[in-house]
Amino acid sequence: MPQLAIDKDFLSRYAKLDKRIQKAVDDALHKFAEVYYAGGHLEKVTDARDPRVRTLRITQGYRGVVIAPDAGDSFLLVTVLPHDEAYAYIRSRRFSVNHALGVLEVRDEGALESFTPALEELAAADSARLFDHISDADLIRLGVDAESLPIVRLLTSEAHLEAMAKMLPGGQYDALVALASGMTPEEAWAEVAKNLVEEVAPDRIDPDDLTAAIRRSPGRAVFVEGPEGLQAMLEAAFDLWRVFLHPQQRRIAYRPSFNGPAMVTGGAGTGKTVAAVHRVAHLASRYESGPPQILLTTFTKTLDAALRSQVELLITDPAQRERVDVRNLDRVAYEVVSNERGAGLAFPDARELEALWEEAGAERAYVDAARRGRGTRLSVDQKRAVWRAVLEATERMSAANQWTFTQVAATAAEILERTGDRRYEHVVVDEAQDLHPAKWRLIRALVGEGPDDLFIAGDPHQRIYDHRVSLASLGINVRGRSRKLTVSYRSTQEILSWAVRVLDSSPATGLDDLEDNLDTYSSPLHGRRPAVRWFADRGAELDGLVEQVREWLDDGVEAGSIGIAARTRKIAEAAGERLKDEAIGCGSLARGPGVRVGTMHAMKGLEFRCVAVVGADEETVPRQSQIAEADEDPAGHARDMQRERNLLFVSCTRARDALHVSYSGEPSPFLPVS
Ligand SMILES: Nc1ncnc2c1ncn2[C@@H]1O[C@H](COP(=O)(O)OP(=O)(O)OP(=O)(O)O)[C@@H](O)[C@H]1O
Repeated sequence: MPQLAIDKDFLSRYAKLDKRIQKAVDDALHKFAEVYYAGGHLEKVTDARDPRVRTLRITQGYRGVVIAPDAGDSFLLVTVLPHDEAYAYIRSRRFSVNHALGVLEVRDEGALESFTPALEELAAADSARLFDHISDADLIRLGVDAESLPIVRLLTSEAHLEAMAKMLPGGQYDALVALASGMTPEEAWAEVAKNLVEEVAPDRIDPDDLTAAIRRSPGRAVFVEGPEGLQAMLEAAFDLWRVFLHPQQRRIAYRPSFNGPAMVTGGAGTGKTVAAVHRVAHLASRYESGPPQILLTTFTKTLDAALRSQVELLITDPAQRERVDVRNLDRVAYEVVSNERGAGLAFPDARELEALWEEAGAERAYVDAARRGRGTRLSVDQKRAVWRAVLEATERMSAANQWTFTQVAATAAEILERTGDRRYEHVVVDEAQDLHPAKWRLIRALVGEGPDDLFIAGDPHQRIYDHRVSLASLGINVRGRSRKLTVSYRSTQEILSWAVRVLDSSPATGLDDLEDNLDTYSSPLHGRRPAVRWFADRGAELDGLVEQVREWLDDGVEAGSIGIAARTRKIAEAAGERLKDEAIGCGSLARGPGVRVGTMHAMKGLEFRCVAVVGADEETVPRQSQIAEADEDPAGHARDMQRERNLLFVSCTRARDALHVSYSGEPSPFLPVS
């Protein structure tokens, strides 16, 4: 049965075509799909570098590029280009199967040929070569093939290797970059093995079997299932995450089963949420009917709205979508508790809570105790006073049916444990690093222990609240079932490298109690380095912000793709007011309308093309009132400082293309000094 596969490059180019050409592509593809087994609509190109390449006529001025292998019956739609570019592409590119990884690769042979004389000249002038210390055998073991080897041997600098990023076959280039960065061949192998769709390399690789190679390359090409599959794929062109998963993501999301709780970690933007949503789709595909078996949950209402729309995009079958509940944990907890009580619950606002706290005498007891520093021990008397006051306050709240969300979560967990009411077969949790222990107890109580009970996504480097949880202490054991993603799909390497320096160099402790660092975290995307700008005072800084936002808008960036964050609500509000004064419409970070403005805390989980962080000055970042005194409580101080660093890191890593960081007066000590 003939099969049609689509390359990521094809879909991303399709998404950028104007509507008229897109329509022509749709028609040509549907026609082709009806008859492609006969190869009828494909045209052979006489001077094609790769004899398996054909063109598909879209319009007078556009061509699709297709590989139609002699053996086998798979077709791959590689790209779609204006006529002349398509022919130039075909005259220059050759496709092959990586002999170590078995993945599909393309090399720009024409460009490599033009580049070689310059490399030869440079090599002649320099006796040392970049890979002198690596044997041919090791290079070959890492996938470098006979055609690439002579060119690789000419390289004298990393810069020349980088210049060949788009010419060399992808898997081979990754291996060379790993070696050039100082890794041993074994370490480099571990790095390139991340591109394997199975945990180990295939035993037998047939260099002519493109079908097998396509199947091993889910991040770049995917087979279409039937005419509806083709339609769905074209519709997904604006959300490539629906179709092309990095092999690391696919391995985690579509592993048939985990024998217990599993976890996915990874730096900001590495696609943890995407992996979690695909895991939900995989789990949903197991059920045909019945009440929802899967809960996809997270931290806040705004984030769960984003998750819901991702689930709607990914799971197109309504029956399967019904197997999934997307709700934040506060809502789940509220339903459990209010159901049992047969009545709604009241949540006092901050002012009411403060009054209650004061009436209970807790204020006094807490202030007395707090003077001693948060990490030092309380005297027995102080402990008693605090305890009495807390009891008093909670009793008053309970008498008035008043709750905090943490109390609701704890009570919901108790109810579910008592009644043995396991509501779901599977719970998938996103942004897990910041959940309070009471919420973890609730999660554990929502689902019985067993295979695929929990799937947890989180990044300890993005912990911005004080809830440091050890999953093992809550009876959730992810040992041996934790996987890490390392490739950023969001930010450019320039933004990542800068943002990682905001973090302390010491590793973070993961939910699995193991140390986590960002050593192998990188991005294939490139762009401008972040701009860090000084201003004499806040007024001038906000003028600078207006100028920057105007520049982005003038460059065609949509207002809703610009996010502005500040450490305090006051500075965020001042920024919003200033923009409004200049007739630049703005609204909240999560909902808009217009340019999105808010606090760093509200940036969690969001994403923007351009981000401006304002008020990154010594007085504000870290926020002094949130930091324990170093001499009174050194451990608390270090923890608070780390949390504040994480907060700045989270804000900066929301940016896809551009990052602008500004301060007035003295800079925040967290800003990297370049
Ligand atoms: N396989 C993929 N193909 C294309 N885009 C992807 C892929 N995986 C993730 N992305 C995109 O990368 C961005 C970041 O993904 P995602 O939100 O899943 O990352 P994350 O690890 O959860 O990030 P954070 O921890 O910062 O919240 C999103 O725009 C997402 O659509």
